[in-house]
Amino acid sequence: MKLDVKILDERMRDQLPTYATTGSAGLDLRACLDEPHTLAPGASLLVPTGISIYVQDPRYAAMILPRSGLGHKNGIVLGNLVGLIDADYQGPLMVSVWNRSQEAFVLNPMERIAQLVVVPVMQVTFNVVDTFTETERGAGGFGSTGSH
Ligand SMILES: O=c1ccn([C@H]2C[C@H](O)[C@@H](COP(=O)(O)OP(=O)(O)OP(=O)(O)O)O2)c(=O)[nH]1
Ligand SMILES: [Mg+2]
Repeated sequence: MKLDVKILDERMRDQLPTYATTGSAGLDLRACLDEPHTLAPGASLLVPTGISIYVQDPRYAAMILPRSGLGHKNGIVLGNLVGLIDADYQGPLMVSVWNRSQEAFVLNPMERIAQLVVVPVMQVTFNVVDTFTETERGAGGFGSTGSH
């Protein structure tokens, strides 16, 4: 599927996000910073990715997810945990970078900081009912099936 993209930072023109391997689900997003930024423990920063995307079709959305290496090894995740990009959003694509670790982290310009995944979405309307058709689970949740 072709996704409309606008280049907001010229450095992105020759390095648009790509799938690292044929089976990759995510497109790595870069930190379009002008200089290195030190993120103190617990601090977060809204980082521009240098592009905007327009998904357009409401049957899809894009999600911004952490990169597992940065998240696990360095505690660099997202301030909003997951970023959801609406199909009708046309503004700059931003990443809330959160240092959840206890050490400072230096974010370098053009470093790959998160990943974008395009996903199918189903928009629903509500059908108001008094009872649901019975299921085996019913209202059980939050560990109701045990842990073994
Ligand atoms: O990590 C993110 C999350 C969101 N957005 C943009 C795209 C998204 O479509 C828009 C709104 O996001 P969301 O609906 O999650 O935020 P909100 O706080 O509900 O804002 P709004 O009232 O504008 O919907 O912000 C980003 O650029 N990066
Ligand atoms: Mg919203």
